[in-house]
Amino acid sequence: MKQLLPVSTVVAAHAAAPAHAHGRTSEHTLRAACLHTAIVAIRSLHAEIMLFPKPGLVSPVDNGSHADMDVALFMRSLFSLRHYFVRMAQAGARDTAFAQLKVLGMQAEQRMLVATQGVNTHRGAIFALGMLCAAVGYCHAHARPLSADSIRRTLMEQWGDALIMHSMPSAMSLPSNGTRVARLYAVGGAREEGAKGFPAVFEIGLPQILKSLRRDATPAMAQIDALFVLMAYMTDTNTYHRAGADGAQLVKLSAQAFIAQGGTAAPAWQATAGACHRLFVSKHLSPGGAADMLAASWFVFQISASGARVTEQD
Ligand SMILES: CC(C)(COP(=O)(O)OP(=O)(O)OC[C@H]1O[C@@H](n2cnc3c(N)ncnc32)[C@H](O[C@H]2O[C@H](COP(=O)(O)OP(=O)(O)OP(=O)(O)O)[C@@H](O)[C@H]2O)[C@@H]1O)[C@@H](O)C(=O)NCCC(=O)NCCS
Ligand SMILES: Nc1ncnc2[nH]cnc12
Repeated sequence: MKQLLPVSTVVAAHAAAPAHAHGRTSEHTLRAACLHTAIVAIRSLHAEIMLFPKPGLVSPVDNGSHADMDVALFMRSLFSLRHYFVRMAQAGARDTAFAQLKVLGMQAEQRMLVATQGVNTHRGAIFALGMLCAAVGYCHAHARPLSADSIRRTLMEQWGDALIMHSMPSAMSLPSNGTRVARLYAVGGAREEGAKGFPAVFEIGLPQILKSLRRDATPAMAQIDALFVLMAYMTDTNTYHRAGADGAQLVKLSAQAFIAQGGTAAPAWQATAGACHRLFVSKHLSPGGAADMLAASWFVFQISASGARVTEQD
């Protein structure tokens, strides 16, 4: 029989009988919570890809600045990741060391690359959402609150030191577009984001989602606002990789102008966002890192929202 349990019930159950000392029922409950966490991660990535207008990015309307990606490719990539996020939540619940989480992440990258025939659709998301799933899994197992603060604190307490080490790739690390532009332009990127506990998510994307929803924006409008604020204030190595420091600056200034006009609260916001999309496509610009951080922000919002529910197989 299927049962729907509010997350608060799951947490209360663990408070009464901690999962690390669990019997059969709490083991089932924890498994259901990890599955729920993974479903929210997949749904967040799905919501991001379906969103439009997103300047320079792939959406159901067009492929933005990408010749080698479309929505169908992102769907195949997403399908290849369905087990990964469950494994990361479960590994987090078991206090797994970063070295083992990294192995899971690298296996997921390989599966993604097989599914996309070598195109990098979700590399940033595998890292960021994977680590966040691990932190949420830990919170479930240890009856910690599922608030944004608690998720971030857990991430840093459990894996903060290792994430700092990971932000300093060794001579043995494979070169990447991100490390190349980080060196070339002396900027941070996905690795620095991780080392700092994803400030783009917790200090930029999530606060904007909450702010937009408070003024009665729809979920899609709140996500558009968050994407633009992320484009305006984070360092996205993909924009540097695509168009250098000038291109990255153009992304920031365009996004700041959209926000200054009121974001999606402005009557003509769709026309402004559409013009920004055409400009980015003409310059080959794609804020893919901001897109990943948007999905991660939406994930944290969904997990921390009080109405979240899990499905448990009785
Ligand atoms: C920590 C890693 C993510 C690796 O990071 P690194 O910077 O070394 O490597 P990249 O390969 O460049 O991947 C970074 C991805 O993260 C996204 N991103 C960029 N800036 C930020 C940021 N400030 N914060 C968070 N995330 C950010 C970005 O994702 C988007 O870019 C994708 C496309 O990029 P690219 O492949 O460069 O391709 P194109 O633009 O199409 O250009 P060409 O192909 O034509 O050249 C797009 O889809 C977005 O998703 C970057 O992808 C992590 O992977 C890692 O640790 N790697 C080492 C191995 C490992 O340990 N793995 C397991 C970790 S759990
Ligand atoms: N919608 C999108 N388009 C291009 N790159 C992305 N990376 C993550 N989401 C993306």
